[in-house]
Amino acid sequence: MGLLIDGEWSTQWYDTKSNGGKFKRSAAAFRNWVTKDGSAGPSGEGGFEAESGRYHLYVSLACPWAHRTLIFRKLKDLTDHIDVTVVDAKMPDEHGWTIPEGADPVNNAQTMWQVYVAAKSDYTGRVTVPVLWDKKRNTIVSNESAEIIRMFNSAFNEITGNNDDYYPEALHNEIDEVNERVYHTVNNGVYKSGFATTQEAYDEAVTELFDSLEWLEDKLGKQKYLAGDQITEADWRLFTTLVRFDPVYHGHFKCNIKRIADYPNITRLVHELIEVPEVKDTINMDHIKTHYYWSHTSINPHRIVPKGPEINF
Ligand SMILES: N[C@@H](CCC(=O)N[C@@H](CS)C(=O)NCC(=O)O)C(=O)O
Repeated sequence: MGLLIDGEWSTQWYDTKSNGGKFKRSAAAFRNWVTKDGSAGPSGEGGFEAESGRYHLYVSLACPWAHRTLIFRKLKDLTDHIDVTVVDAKMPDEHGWTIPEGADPVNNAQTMWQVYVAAKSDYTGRVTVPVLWDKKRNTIVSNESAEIIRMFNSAFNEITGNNDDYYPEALHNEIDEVNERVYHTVNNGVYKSGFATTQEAYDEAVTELFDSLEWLEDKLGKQKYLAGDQITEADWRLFTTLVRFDPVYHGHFKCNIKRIADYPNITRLVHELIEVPEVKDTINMDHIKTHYYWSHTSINPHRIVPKGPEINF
């Protein structure tokens, strides 16, 4: 684990000491938006117009945040318009996310930190995936998955002819409300549990996480999807955490009060979403298990990747 300081890679673990043992996720640094006509989005600057072939996505198949963007790329028929670089499953402390030989035709980078430095030579901060890169302006548009999926949801509609809407106006309130709780206590909740370095911080995170899973189980007993009777962004944002839960978070991050398999309604949702065309192809269990168990040596010092559990997606 490490980060960039003034454009130089520095190996260090998350600082939880100054925080009572709690893991605190830092905010993403690049917050521009691709829009239909290049006008500025809700944050950042304008000048990023939707165009076929102009943007490039860097992802890890292990990462739940990057996984969202890969799903939206498929759902919204963007595969012919936005190409992808997939980083190695293993993320060594010495240089963080690693790019396999020949996998980056855009920046020809060997590590993700080189991509960040190519965008901003004195960048200070974490080097995370996903990253949406603009080949025209040679910079990072965004490294915030929640915003990248919103861009994919609508900015390229005229290019693809795909008008499916996973953030429909009429459901904004429901979606925002679910996202807010799911983000803090589930998507990020598993990390807060796993990276906690005091008993209290872990207890608090894991309790909140399972309270939210009970809440979701109850909700999904009354309605088909998280915002009602249609699949929305809220379902996809939860989904990428759910598919990693039993194989990784349950053991590696000590989120083990129950398994997802013990919640029938949540399990029903996972199975339904997996059957959406092309979604199954975005799940790579080998990358998922190898990444977490191998890369987090402060949690799993011998880097042993467990064989199980058997999962029948
Ligand atoms: N806010 C970001 C978070 C992305 C993120 O934290 N990605 C993880 C991988 S799952 C990462 O790259 N971590 C490396 C690090 O923190 O150094 C988003 O949702 O896009």
